[in-house]
Amino acid sequence: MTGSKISELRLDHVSRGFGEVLALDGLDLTIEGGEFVALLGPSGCGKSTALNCLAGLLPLTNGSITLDGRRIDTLPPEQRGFGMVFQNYALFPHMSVRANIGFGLKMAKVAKADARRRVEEAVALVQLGDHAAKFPGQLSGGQQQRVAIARAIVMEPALVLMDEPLSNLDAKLRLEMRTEIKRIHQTLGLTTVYVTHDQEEALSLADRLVLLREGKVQQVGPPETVYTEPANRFVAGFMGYRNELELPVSPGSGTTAGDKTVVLGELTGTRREDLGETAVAAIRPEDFTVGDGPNAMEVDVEVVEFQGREQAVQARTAGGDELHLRVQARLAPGDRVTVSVPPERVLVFAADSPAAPEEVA
Ligand SMILES: Nc1ncnc2c1ncn2[C@@H]1O[C@H](COP(=O)(O)OP(=O)(O)OP(=O)(O)O)[C@@H](O)[C@H]1O
Repeated sequence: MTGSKISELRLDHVSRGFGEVLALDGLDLTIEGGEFVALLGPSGCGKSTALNCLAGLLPLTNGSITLDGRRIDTLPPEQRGFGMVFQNYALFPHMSVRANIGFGLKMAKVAKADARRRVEEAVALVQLGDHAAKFPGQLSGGQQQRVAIARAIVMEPALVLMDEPLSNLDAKLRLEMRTEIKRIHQTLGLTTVYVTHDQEEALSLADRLVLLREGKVQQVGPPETVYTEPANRFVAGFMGYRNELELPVSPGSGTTAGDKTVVLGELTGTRREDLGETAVAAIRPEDFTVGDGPNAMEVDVEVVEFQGREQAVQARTAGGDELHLRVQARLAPGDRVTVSVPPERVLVFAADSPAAPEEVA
């Protein structure tokens, strides 16, 4: 079994409005055959809209989609030849695992012997050999999700679309299925577009990430680039720059915290002269160290969580800002300690630039 090979899927200025709301605003994206692309962003950013436009479940308001040079956005879903795996996998409860997986082949009138062989291959690929005769109600959530994946890939689709396929699973299963999805993608040489709001999932699975905010692309790039060089404050928040300190911009270089002048990191997406009187310094919890050093600040430890080799610490600066730290030093609530962070680990953004929603930052 292989995925049908495609060379290029192109989205040109794809837009979709709902009344006043522009859910997707001019998405330009070229996906190459064999790529795993993740659409990432907070609730309401337009991820599902983009996927539904690709699937043919939503007509475009503007723009076009072409597959290997052929325009497909005017085709109904069944003529696009895409496989779909959704959060609610909606298996047929009265059919066995085998029958669920083979249903699409039956509808497509694939010859019986061929269909049987393909179903068995798909069953083996998702490792459901021992459960193939069971009904969905007799399976765990993870096993049901495997059936949904097998049902999609047995059709040898040109493109597999996945919309938050793991969000109904518990944490351990989610990790297992994540590896499973990657393995299947690689084994079959599939082209996959995957929607998630979970940055870790996107970073670990995708060859390329597309960060969306309010229907607009914020950054497109390989996980490493987006992670190390977020294009703006919103992307930084999504990529683990959980701490934001609003600081006055000093006349010299850098910004000022309290009575200490700190030379703060790299300006991203903003020119220094556009910063105004205050700027936002964004810092990852793991980039702080306990002890004196560059950008030292005194903090009061409030909450400590044990996380194996490290501790996740919530602390407060003298100025009242909440800080999240991930440190190896053993701290306890009530401790007053000095923490520091190297300037090159700090990103500086204009204070009025849009931030990531708090629940993801
Ligand atoms: N059928 C619809 N009618 C009206 N507005 C809609 C409809 N579908 C989506 N929207 C709006 O379009 C925007 C994008 O929605 P979309 O479902 O694509 O977001 P999302 O990123 O997938 O969010 P979630 O992670 O919550 O599913 C939102 O503001 C949403 O309210």
